[in-house]
Amino acid sequence: MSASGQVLRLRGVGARLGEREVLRDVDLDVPAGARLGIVGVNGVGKSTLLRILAGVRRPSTGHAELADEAGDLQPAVRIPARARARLLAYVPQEEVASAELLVGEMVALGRVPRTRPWARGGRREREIVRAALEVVGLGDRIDDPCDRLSGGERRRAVLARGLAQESPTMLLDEPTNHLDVAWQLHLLQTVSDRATTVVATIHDLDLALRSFDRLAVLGRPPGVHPETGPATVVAQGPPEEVLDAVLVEDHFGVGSVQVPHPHLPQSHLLIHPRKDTSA
Ligand SMILES: Nc1ncnc2c1ncn2[C@@H]1O[C@H](COP(=O)(O)OP(=O)(O)OP(=O)(O)O)[C@@H](O)[C@H]1O
Repeated sequence: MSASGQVLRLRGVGARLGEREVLRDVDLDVPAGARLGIVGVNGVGKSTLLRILAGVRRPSTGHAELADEAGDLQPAVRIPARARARLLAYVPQEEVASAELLVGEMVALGRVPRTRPWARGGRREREIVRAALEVVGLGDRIDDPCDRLSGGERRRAVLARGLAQESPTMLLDEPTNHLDVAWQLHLLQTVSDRATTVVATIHDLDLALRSFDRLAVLGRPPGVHPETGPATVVAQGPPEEVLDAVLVEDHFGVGSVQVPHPHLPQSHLLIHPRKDTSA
């Protein structure tokens, strides 16, 4: 953690992919201990933003900083990959399961930043891998080939690799994809319990409302092309304030209403088609 309490900081970040300007002028602060959800429509640039935060993509403009082991904010790409992986675990969206790897071997890759080559394969390392797999309900699949897992099981195994990394910050790209409802809740809770700081992209706005203490909405501001223009953070703050009906309609194209849960101290977001105002 830095002296300022920030673990990640973006200032004026832009991203270009090929000919396309995907992000422009993104400012984002992630304080230690935050649970930050990033929401936005398909193709708006959420994965690109997460890669920049993780230091695996260099921004085209601006600065992306990560607090190093001494707590000083540094350009994320300048921190060596192994040191960066001890600071944060990045769990990407989709991964092709390798037929060559066993599930336990794939999860053990999460241990590389923390172990010397001669320590790998040791009993303690195998216990850490097995424990991570047990947390995601796959303890008995440790010796199965990766390509024998279903989509949801593969998602859970990749999350287990992130957990096995034991990094204080976790960056997760759509962690709930392919998961049934019980696993969605269980895994978001598990990650929240184990990592000090969490940043995750998520499509389900209702789940986002309930699962994070802060949300950032990536959207296209007025004045840029509404489908292909560069996106920026158009709102950030407490989920119930951020996901107001006007913002949801403007940036997601649907109507919505927040309603209190009848038995729990939380709100839900009900989504409906937006009213046709053309008549
Ligand atoms: N190599 C590339 N060249 C040009 N455009 C690209 C390239 N890679 C991705 N894009 C485009 O960049 C935009 C942002 O992609 P990104 O994956 O960050 O969006 P996303 O918000 O995570 O999308 P989704 O919700 O669908 O996962 C998309 O419109 C995508 O088509």
